[in-house]
Amino acid sequence: MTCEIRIATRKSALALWQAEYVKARLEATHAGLVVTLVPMVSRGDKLLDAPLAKIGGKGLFVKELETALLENEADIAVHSMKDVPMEFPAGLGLYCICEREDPRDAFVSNQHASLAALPPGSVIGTSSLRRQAQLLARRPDLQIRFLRGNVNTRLAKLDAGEYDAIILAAAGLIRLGFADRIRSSVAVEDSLPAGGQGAVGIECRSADTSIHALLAPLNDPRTALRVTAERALNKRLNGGCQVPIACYAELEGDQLWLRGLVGEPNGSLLLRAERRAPAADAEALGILVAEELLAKGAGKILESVYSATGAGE
Ligand SMILES: NCc1[nH]cc(CCC(=O)O)c1CC(=O)O
Repeated sequence: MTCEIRIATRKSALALWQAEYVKARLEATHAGLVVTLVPMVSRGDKLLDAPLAKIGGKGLFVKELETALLENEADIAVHSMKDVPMEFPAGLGLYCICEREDPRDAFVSNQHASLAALPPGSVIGTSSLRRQAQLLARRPDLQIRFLRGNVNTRLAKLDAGEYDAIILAAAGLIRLGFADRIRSSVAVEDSLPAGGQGAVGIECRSADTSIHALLAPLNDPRTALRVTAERALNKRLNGGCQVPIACYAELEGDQLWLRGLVGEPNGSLLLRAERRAPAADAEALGILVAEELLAKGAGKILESVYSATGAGE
């Protein structure tokens, strides 16, 4: 019987919150289980000011944690699902997806109440091409300015007056106790979220069946179905969080409703597709919606983005 679980985690406030959350849930669920945190610095964290694509692209934050799992320095890694690459190294896999927090993007500003209330020419902070494309499609007058760093850093940059407003995932703000900084939640119709946004997932060694059993009670099957459809779409489009791809699945009874979007980063074109299917067909649904986007010309947009230097959420 496994009586200790070591969690590999980044040291950012959000990563630590997520690791502590999983630790607390595991210890509350399994009497006698001891869960410890193994904090580590990822290359992405060391190079927070450089554009992500220049320092190794997607998965940068995840790789160090995976190495710790493969070298048996830790047993599980807790991830924000929107940052998790579509493929796992041999011997590792995703064994649990926890209940989703608010999946929406949040509008944060010290002067303005909402996107609609922003004066023409306002400066918005985001480094996500997904957010940028959707913002500029609605408000071509806005100026988008590069903004990276962890949640606390981004809020500090806003407060220093570098931006009129910034867009962040609501989930990160809520988890870190900054819900009161959200001036308005952006409807998914106005900013379709990134695949997996707001969901926390747990990766571990595929052979560790006793750990899989301990994680099972933390899995939220409804969130897992939604995120499975979203990830299948991203995978078919070869997407990560550095590309202007959005997707969002909702459950309507036992039906999944998946909406997908690929946009020109300058907002001049947003391609959309959506479809419903039985929840059991989550993966096939993601592929279908992705292929509809490709049929509408998404490939051309994505190719030109991949060949340029990247940004990231
Ligand atoms: N890429 C950074 C990242 N990864 C997960 C979150 C927020 C929480 C979540 O989506 O689970 C954020 C910050 C943001 O986009 O504002």
